[in-house]
Amino acid sequence: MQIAVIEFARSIMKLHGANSTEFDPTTKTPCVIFMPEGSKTHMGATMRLGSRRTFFQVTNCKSAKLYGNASYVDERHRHRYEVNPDMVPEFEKAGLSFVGRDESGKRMEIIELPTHRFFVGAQFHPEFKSRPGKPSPLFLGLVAASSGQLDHLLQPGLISSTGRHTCSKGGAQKLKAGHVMKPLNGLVNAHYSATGNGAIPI
Ligand SMILES: NC(=O)CC[C@H](N)C(=O)O
Repeated sequence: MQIAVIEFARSIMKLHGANSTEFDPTTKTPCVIFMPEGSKTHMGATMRLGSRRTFFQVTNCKSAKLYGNASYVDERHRHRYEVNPDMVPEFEKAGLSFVGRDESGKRMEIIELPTHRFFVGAQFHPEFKSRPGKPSPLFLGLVAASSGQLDHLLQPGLISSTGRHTCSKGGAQKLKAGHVMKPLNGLVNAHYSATGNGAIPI
């Protein structure tokens, strides 16, 4: 996400010197800056590490829909630098949407270009919780968009939201937000999902 923001600043906003202070500490246009997290309860010194909560700012965006219209998601982090919060209004004016933020609103978690088929970036690491047959919603969205199935995937009722229950042989089971209820063409095998999180798709 950090690199995508720099690229957007350079190419769309014509801020040609835009950079991260990680790469150029003297940049005049610091889009990404050092914002250490001094936590006494988490290991890793200045690093923002482990599970943190992302709150969706808008409901009508691809990533919120991919996460089953959840109001927040918990994903794993491993970073020190952040999108410069002072530049966010400028970015948003130019069309980049910061659809997910932390609880303070200062740390940007998910970006999207609403006009693009699938331009999505995340500060967290979706790969850490992605599993075979139970892919991270953002990766599933990328593959669905690449294979022309994103609209189909995002139609109401295909992705479960938090607390949704279904019946199976073992009785009612709670499905996690982002669980895909029905198989797509070659993208998600329902039986893999069943072994992935214990829920049997209907
Ligand atoms: N997780 C990431 O985005 C990569 C590391 C990042 N450059 C940082 O330390 O902020």
